[in-house]
Amino acid sequence: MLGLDGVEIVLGSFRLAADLSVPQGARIAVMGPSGAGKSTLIGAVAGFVPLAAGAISWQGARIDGLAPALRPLSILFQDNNLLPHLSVFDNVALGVNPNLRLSTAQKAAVGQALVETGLSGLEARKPAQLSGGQVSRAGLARVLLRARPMILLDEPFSALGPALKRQMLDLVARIADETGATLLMITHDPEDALRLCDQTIVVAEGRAAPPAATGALLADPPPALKAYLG
Ligand SMILES: Nc1ncnc2c1ncn2[C@@H]1O[C@H](COP(=O)(O)OP(=O)(O)OP(=O)(O)O)[C@@H](O)[C@H]1O
Repeated sequence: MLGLDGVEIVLGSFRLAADLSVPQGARIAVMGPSGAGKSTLIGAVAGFVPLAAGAISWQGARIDGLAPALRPLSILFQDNNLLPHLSVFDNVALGVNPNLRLSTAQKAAVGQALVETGLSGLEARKPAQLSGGQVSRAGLARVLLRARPMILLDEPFSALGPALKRQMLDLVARIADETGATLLMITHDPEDALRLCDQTIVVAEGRAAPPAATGALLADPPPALKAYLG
């Protein structure tokens, strides 16, 4: 279980409070108006945003004092998931060993992650030589390989077309199933939330609400979400 206990975040004049828990293995959408604090919330869990108060724990152990790289999670952003000077193989291999000195077994595991994400044959390419969908796949191959207990997605597929985005979300669902990971996914698209996430955290008016059933929430949204969904 991921726990956010009495969490308060203060960034200049912006404040966000969160007091909630997420069961292990759950798939949770994070929705709310632009600027409400969705990325801030995910950033706090990942360790990029400091807490002004409260605690974040995973399976009962506090993680809010840990450096981002030591937290039990992988995160994908909209941009900059891949290092431009490294090949696809090496970018994915970073997931298993940051110094890129890989054993034979580790190289085989990278190869397998590339096969599973449909990137075989593209190992030697640099990110600039990939399509948007292939860049997303490479990011997901690394997430798959790292097999961390939590996967955080900060709209990594929002620049993709609808069909490709759906493919990527299906791949995310498969990876979450395969690794048993808990998923937290920021999305602006109610269909994506319904498709992938049983539960949704609404971030609005300075607060991240505890997860609630996505279907019921979208059928009868609270005022802040209603105004945002239109
Ligand atoms: N380092 C910072 N210093 C001061 N304010 C910040 C900082 N980072 C973010 N903010 C503010 O915090 C608020 C929340 O930003 P955040 O990016 O979390 O929103 P969001 O819900 O993810 O928005 P969007 O849907 O537009 O991406 C915004 O008002 C933003 O301007």
